Amino acid sequence: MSKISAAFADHKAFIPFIVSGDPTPEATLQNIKALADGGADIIELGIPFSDPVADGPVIQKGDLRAFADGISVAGVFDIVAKAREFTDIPMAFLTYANIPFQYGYDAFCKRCAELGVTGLVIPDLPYEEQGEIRPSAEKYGIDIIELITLTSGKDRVKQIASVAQGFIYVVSSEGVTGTRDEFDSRLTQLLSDIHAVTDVPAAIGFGIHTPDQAQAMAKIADGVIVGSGIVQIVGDKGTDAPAAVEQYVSELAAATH
Ligand SMILES: O=P(O)(O)OC[C@@H](O)[C@@H](O)c1c[nH]c2ccccc12
Repeated sequence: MSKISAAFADHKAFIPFIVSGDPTPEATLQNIKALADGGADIIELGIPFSDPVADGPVIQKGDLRAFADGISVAGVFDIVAKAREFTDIPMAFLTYANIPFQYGYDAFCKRCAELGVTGLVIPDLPYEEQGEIRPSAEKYGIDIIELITLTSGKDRVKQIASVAQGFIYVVSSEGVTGTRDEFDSRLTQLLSDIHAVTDVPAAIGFGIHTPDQAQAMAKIADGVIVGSGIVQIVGDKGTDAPAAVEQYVSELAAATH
């Protein structure tokens, strides 16, 4: 079993997302520590990208803060290397396809493996187009995390589930990332369709930002992903963010577990 899948073994997994380098590498290190101490099971780290098509305004602003401080892909790897001095928590990158493509798939996956970043979520690389990266991912033991949405349809769910690794990222809502107050009632059926065809855990993300929502999602899924709610705190509190992030995440993690 992969390290990412193993994080779902004992209980529902809580998976927070932050943007690497937002607003500085040092702040990200402190926020990674806050996420781990707050009870995260897997940390999803965003690699800032100039054209993040799936991201809403809150995360886009996080990317811009990181770019303003001069973040680069090498800088992101550096942050993780430093984080590995204090935590062995499972990690995955959220990256747009151009980043590993430019870096070179093999070199990128190799570096990820060296740093214990054993999962990749690549929202603009549907599984039909993963042929080029998969051999490198496999070689270095990196899970390619597939996304399933409400519009996927049963056949596609089956197809995607058959190649899924690590966990399946169930996108709760149409549109871009960002907090939401209502969720589609078809999610329960989608999760049971997924559970009917695979043992790979399925985690829900997009829109979730309160403990009550996390608890409700954890009833139907194997894990809960929260991004914008955390990135908003990082944006609002600056250098005071770590304590607030840890407090927020501990409430979400407790509700999920
Ligand atoms: O921000 P939200 O609504 O809590 O959604 C999770 C999300 O931030 C994180 O998983 C993510 C950030 N950027 C993405 C792009 C595509 C898919 C997922 C993501």
